[in-house]
Amino acid sequence: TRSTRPQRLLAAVQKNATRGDPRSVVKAIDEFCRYTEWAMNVGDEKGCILDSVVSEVNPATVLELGTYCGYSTVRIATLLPPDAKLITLEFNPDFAVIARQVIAWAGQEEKVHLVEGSSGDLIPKMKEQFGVKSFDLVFLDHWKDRYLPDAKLMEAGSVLLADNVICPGSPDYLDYVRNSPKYRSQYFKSHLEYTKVEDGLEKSVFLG
Ligand SMILES: Oc1cc(-c2ccc(F)cc2)cc2cccnc12
Ligand SMILES: [Mg+2]
Repeated sequence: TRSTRPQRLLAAVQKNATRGDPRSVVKAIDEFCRYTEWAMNVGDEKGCILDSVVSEVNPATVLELGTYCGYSTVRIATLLPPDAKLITLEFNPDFAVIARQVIAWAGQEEKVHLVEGSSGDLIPKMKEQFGVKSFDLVFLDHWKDRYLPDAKLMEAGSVLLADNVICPGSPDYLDYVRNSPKYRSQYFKSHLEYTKVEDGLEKSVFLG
């Protein structure tokens, strides 16, 4: 039977990237998605904005909502010091299977803990299960109707960085973080991965 898009993306990584070299994994995925088959990774343009926010926050603990094939997981993990922790949640088991192999190919397994399940169920359990009361940085890149309810579950001191606030869009989330006194919000205008369509990242600092 026909392979899936994540399986074809993994094959491109294993063919074109050097095992243990995360930058070559990122490059292989970007080239595959730009020239062969589009996929919903944050991509190279928004990825550079993600890199700059990660470097600025310099987080000891990161939560990523929505792993997909592990592209942004690898980008973030590469920027973290050895003792930092990145927990990434993925609802779709077929995506998780691929992401684990992409993360392993990039040699980032030590810093990454991929947990399968829904963010709505797992976030409340974060405290007891991972002993993490709050995260220094949260990257929201999962289903857009989960952004607002999940942000409300995490109002305990994080920097939130949300992908796709324009396309596909998360209007209720944007309205909330831009108008709530609890956040200082900033929009980084960019484009939908591998396209000329407008999209952007919204960075929202929780003010406590
Ligand atoms: O970066 C993303 C992009 C899209 C997307 C899909 C089809 C389109 F025509 C446009 C955008 C969906 C996502 C779903 C979850 C996390 N990220 C996404
Ligand atoms: Mg996205």
